[in-house]
Amino acid sequence: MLRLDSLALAQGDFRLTADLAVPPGTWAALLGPSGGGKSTLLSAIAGFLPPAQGRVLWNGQDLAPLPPGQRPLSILFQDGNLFPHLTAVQNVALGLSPRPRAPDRARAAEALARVGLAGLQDRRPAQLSGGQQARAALARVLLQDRPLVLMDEPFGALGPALKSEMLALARDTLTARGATVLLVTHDPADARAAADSVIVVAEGRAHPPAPATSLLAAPPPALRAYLGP
Ligand SMILES: Nc1ncnc2c1ncn2[C@@H]1O[C@H](COP(=O)(O)OP(=O)(O)OP(=O)(O)O)[C@@H](O)[C@H]1O
Repeated sequence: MLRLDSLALAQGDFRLTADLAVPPGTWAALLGPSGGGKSTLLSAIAGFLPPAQGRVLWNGQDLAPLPPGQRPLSILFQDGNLFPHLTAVQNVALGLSPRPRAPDRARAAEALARVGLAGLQDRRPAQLSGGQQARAALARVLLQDRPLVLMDEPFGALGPALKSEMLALARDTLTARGATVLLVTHDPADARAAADSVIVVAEGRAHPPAPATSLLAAPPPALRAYLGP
């Protein structure tokens, strides 16, 4: 289970506190105004931003001593997930090893097939559509098989139909393996479609997760101001 224990983050003049836990195997959407601190929170969990106070715990273990690469998590961003000079299969195989060998590449090819990219493994990102690139990045996350997945607007660059298709694919595949997922999104529809709970990040605080359906049906003031009428 992910637990943020009396966490306080500082980035320049910006301050954010969080004291919450995310139930294992569930999806929590991070919703809140631009500049509210959603990405900052993910950075701290991923290990790129050391906390000013408090702890990030995974299954009771303080992650502070672990550098980002050794944390039990995968990260998926909106873009920049793939190295442009490497083929799809090489990019995905990097999820297994910084120097992938033939067996790693074989597993990467299988992961690409699982996300519907069989036959495109030798293309570079520039030769793939945006949706295909998103699939390749998701294949790498699946292959890494880490128990915690952090997603920062992962499919934001895609059109609405493709976005919901990718979200459903991610939801099905990651939920099947019991991963806990934090999903930063600006779209309440994403939270409704994919998340069990919502963490409102606003006014300097990441609030404890609340059930997505009831929270979005009756948003608290901090979220209502952001969502609009
Ligand atoms: N490297 C940095 N140095 C100083 N301040 C920063 C830095 N990175 C972000 N900030 C500030 O921290 C605050 C939170 O930013 P953050 O990117 O976490 O918000 P966000 O909720 O993810 O926003 P968005 O929805 O627009 O992506 C902002 O006020 C931002 O200007």
